[in-house]
Amino acid sequence: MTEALQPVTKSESLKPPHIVVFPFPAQGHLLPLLDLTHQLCLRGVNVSVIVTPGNLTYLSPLLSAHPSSVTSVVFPFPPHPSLSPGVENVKDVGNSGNLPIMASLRQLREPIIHWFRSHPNPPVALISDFFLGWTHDLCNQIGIPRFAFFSISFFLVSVIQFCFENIDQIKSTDPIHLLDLPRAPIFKEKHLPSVVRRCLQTPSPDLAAIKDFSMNLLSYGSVFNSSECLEGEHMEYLKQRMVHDRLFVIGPLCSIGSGLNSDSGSIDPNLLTWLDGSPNGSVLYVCFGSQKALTKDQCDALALGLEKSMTRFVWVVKKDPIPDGFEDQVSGRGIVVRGWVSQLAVLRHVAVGGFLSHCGWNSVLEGLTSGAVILGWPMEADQFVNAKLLVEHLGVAVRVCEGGETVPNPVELGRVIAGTMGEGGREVAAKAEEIRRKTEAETEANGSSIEDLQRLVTEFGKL
Ligand SMILES: O=c1ccn([C@@H]2O[C@H](COP(=O)(O)OP(=O)(O)O[C@H]3O[C@H](CO)[C@@H](O)[C@H](O)[C@H]3O)[C@@H](O)[C@H]2O)c(=O)[nH]1
Repeated sequence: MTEALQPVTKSESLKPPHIVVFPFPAQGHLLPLLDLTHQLCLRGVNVSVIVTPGNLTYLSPLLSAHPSSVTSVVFPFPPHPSLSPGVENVKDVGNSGNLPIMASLRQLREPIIHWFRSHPNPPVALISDFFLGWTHDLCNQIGIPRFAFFSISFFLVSVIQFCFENIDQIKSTDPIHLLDLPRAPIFKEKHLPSVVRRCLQTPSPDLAAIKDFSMNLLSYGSVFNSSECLEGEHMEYLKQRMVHDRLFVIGPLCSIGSGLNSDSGSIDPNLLTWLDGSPNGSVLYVCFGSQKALTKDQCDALALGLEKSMTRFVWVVKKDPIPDGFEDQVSGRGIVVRGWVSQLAVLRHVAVGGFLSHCGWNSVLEGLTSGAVILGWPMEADQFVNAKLLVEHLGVAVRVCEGGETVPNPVELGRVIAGTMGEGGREVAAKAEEIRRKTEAETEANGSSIEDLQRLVTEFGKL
């Protein structure tokens, strides 16, 4: 017996698509994916966000902005022998937390399947971080498409992909020539992305890591928080290597209107008053992302360098040991903030003209879209690759130091800071301003990023 087809009612056909978002719990990954989620909700998508209890707090702005279209799906954090109880975010332990947290989250596979199968209106698609490559298989199992979210550059993905495809060849050389890539870049082994270095340093390649990464490019679609004007060549290079044409270049996400984090009202009132009283473009903002704390020697050198530069500055520190008496010595000219600031809001303040940064990809995008000149000190992970893009390809930054353990020469550091924040930085500041204008155009109403965002929403509507 055949069932009579029920006509689709108007309200059913207009039902907003429901998707599930699975961020990786590191601020550099989580925050941009929540930004993307916010933009999707603004365009009528309903979203369930997978999270563990210790990370629920980071969803608050999103939940407040979209009380009826965002739902948190909270799973207990699966324990791992090398993580202390309570650690659920890389921010709590630093870069070494990536691998154990990745391993822990893999154990959520069965609970997610169970949640999906018992949901009255299951999601039509998953967007998950590129550190969660295993969700490609999960999606195959439950029969929905997976979109990989890249909180990193096209250039970085090209470098990793090339290295993994040529792992035996690059194992025996240093420096490494990536001849296949646009501009044929050369990297010292110690400046390759951490994920590649880990594979090179083990006696046999870490096949699990390689497989996990390659799952990303096999997924149904890819979303990049990047931009054609920053790295069009690498975007084209990767497009040729993707098995599909569902590439959505939606960036810089931090510049897309009505964002979650750009409001200067989120700056601490004391800091805001101080910034308001500083001349335009005079302040150097110093922050090395959400994970890295400097050693005592590094702090001493940086403090002395800042002192010698005679530049106004805001230095955001975590557990970094700031030298005794430093804050009094620089009182009025510099401020040390302990903990967390709303970085984007600070960078957007008219008083900020420079950004001493580790070149994490989000910091890069936030700095560039604010028109700040970046003074790069790449330390680990993708940061050397990003610094090469900024300094050598785009000419919008200067390198002030290199390496996670390196102690800079304070005199030289002070000289470069003073020069770059002054007359000597004019050329690079003009290029930074040109890039700021280009990224702004991409994120305006008819810009390519907004078109791709709308294309993604349309794609969900078709599933
Ligand atoms: O006081 C702070 C410190 C950080 N942030 C924000 O935290 C994010 C930090 O991200 P990022 O600049 O990318 O640095 P990490 O936290 O170090 O991010 C990791 O993840 C990134 C994305 O994969 C990589 O590019 C980095 O190298 C890697 O260290 C940015 O959005 C910042 O605005 C704040 O808002 N306030």
